[in-house]
Amino acid sequence: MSFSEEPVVRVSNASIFQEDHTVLSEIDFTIDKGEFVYLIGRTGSGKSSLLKTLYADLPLRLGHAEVVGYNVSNIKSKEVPFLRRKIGIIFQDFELFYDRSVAENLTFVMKATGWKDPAKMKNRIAEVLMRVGLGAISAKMPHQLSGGEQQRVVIARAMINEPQILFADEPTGNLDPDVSDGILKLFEEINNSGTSVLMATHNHKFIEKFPHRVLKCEKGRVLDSSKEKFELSGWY
Ligand SMILES: Nc1ncnc2c1ncn2[C@@H]1O[C@H](COP(=O)(O)OP(=O)(O)OP(=O)(O)O)[C@@H](O)[C@H]1O
Repeated sequence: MSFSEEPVVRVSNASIFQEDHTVLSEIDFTIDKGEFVYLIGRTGSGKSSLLKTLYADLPLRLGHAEVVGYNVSNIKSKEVPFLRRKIGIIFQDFELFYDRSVAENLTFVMKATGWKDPAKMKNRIAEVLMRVGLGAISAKMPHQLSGGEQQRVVIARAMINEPQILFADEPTGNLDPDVSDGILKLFEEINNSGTSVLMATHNHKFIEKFPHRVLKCEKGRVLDSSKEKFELSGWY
């Protein structure tokens, strides 16, 4: 069996806790290479907790989860940077360094993930900025960019190391509807070139415009539209 046939994410019989409170239990799903999956559910239903577990920010205390070949159930802290190199993480708050230029923001991540050659770094920065629909903006400071442009820089940063999957937690939460649509289209394009996407969103219009498989956090469980029917409305 070739490695590429392995799911990018495999969660089995997992429970997620915040302190002593069970947020989600009996979680079972896989995400294949190239899949686009929405993660929906009411505020506080556990979307962020699930994503944090998958990118090893919240320890998985019960059950099993494998992400891009890493067993996050018992991942050691020194292995986490290696996992993070194979995934991209995008938040609602852009989390850029506002005292550094776009290029410096991207270079920071590149150096932290082992890039050394300045010429190669410069080329890669131009490449990823082009990929997210931004031109020659490397020298600009984040505050000189619109919210949508800043989020594109964040997506470029997440794409630097050609991740197998993007985990996006409400990536358009701070953006106007038109700008949000552009960001969703960008995720679609990135997904069409083979990168899996798991996106938590409260924007039900996305699911209508670009239908994909849906995972829904509800009453402490994760429902999966590829296995059962459920209401797509009433959660936002
Ligand atoms: N750091 C934390 N410490 C303790 N409890 C937490 C923490 N973070 C989240 N929780 C609790 O865990 C539950 C799930 O929260 P989570 O943030 O995962 O939900 P969510 O579906 O992402 O919500 P939202 O849509 O508002 O972002 C909630 O009851 C929340 O209060």
